[in-house]
Amino acid sequence: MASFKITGGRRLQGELIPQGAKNEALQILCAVLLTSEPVTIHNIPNIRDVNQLIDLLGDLGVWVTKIGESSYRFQASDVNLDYLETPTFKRKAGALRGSVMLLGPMLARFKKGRIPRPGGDKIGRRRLDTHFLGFEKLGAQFHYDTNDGGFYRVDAQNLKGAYMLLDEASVTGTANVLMAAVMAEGTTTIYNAACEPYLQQLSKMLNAMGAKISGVGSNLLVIEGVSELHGTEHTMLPDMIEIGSFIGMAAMTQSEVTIKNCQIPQLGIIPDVFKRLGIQMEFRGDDIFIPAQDRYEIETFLDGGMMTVADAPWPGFTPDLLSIVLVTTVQASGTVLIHQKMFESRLFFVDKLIEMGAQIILCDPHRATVVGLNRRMPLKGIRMSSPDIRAGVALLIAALSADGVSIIDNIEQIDRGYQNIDTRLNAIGAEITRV
Ligand SMILES: CC(=O)N[C@H]1[C@@H](OP(=O)(O)OP(=O)(O)OC[C@H]2O[C@@H](n3ccc(=O)[nH]c3=O)[C@H](O)[C@@H]2O)O[C@H](CO)[C@@H](O)[C@@H]1O
Ligand SMILES: C=C(OP(=O)(O)O)C(=O)O
Repeated sequence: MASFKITGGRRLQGELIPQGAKNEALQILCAVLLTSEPVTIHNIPNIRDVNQLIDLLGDLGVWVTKIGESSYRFQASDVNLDYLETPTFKRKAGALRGSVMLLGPMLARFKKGRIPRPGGDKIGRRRLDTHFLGFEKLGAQFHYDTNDGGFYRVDAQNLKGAYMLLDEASVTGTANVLMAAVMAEGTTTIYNAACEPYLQQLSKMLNAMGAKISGVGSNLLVIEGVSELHGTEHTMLPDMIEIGSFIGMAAMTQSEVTIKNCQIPQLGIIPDVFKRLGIQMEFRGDDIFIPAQDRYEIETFLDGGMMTVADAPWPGFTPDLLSIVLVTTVQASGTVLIHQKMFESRLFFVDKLIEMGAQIILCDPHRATVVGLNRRMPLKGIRMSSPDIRAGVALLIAALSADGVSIIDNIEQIDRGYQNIDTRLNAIGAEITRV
């Protein structure tokens, strides 16, 4: 288990270039299985989850060629279906969440999909009903084997288009059902579809491969099935969660940071949420400039009521940034209620922030009230462990702002989604050592 040693209190200054989006990459990489032709993908982040998925594709028989710093060519012309039944597949696919999206493309192209219970953050119950109910609507048979920690099987000789109202707007569930539907016979309508930029990007890529998807960006997708898909070239968006993390980090550490090439129109409500915390930012072309700020004041609602930041499916505020918002408000002026509606175990990391000196009341597993310190005193460095990817970065932000030295253990959680975060932050003045 690796750790970060952080000497806090350093102000950062300089430019940060966001990596390609983790959650988009996981969808896009699975989609390469939908064609036997080459698919070239650019701006692939060099992070643990993505590298594990690329490794898995290679094991499945996909030709993987690295053609540039963050560009790869994939060709799924000789897929080895027997691999799906091996213990190695069960072990490797069970290590990350994104592997679940191999099911849809496998079902569409090879009539069968297999997956162990996927990994990913332990942030509460993470059910897969939406995925399998959707596959069943398309005519697939579903089987769940409870042995060996759980193994899911789906089979379908002939997928047929159908109307479906998803039981919830699941991000990976929508991607999975969409990829299964693109080559189904006839028309599929997916209502209550998730529509995060990840899905918009996936739909754009599938259409470039010859799929016929309309309604992209909305919660109603209509898919005319086609008989086959072709190769294409695709470039990943910058990671909006990393951009949000950098905004929070700049504010907490009183740093002047420019985040380059953010594709600002794709960030939805994210910049506004940080602005309502009192954080100044300037859009300079496609860059976001955050000036060094000693003080930032959380707004109240228009009627004077206390600010609440809550998550919601897109275009609402992404749950993946709530831990970052929470830590950012620790040194703000004012009070905020953080309401994590989607996951029930994502706020428990606040105990570490409280130990560092933050004023937080954990009201229940879903809600925490933060009373900002307004810089009356700095946080103090402690030893802590990273429970999940976003809490891990929230703790890193706290440690960077704190007095003294902090140790964060279990940083594999952070490496899952943030590319060389220590090196990139050290380049602009942080003091982080990997130990
Ligand atoms: C690899 C990947 O892409 N992971 C992301 C994906 O996970 P993932 O696709 O696994 O998450 P889902 O969208 O399925 O659901 C997330 C959670 O929210 C709940 N839920 C979902 C929709 C809804 O309308 N109401 C509701 O309560 C679900 O029950 C679940 O507990 O989306 C999550 C929600 O944005 C993000 O946190 C994850 O980073
Ligand atoms: C929860 C997340 O990831 P995963 O779904 O891969 O666990 C995340 O990216 O914040």
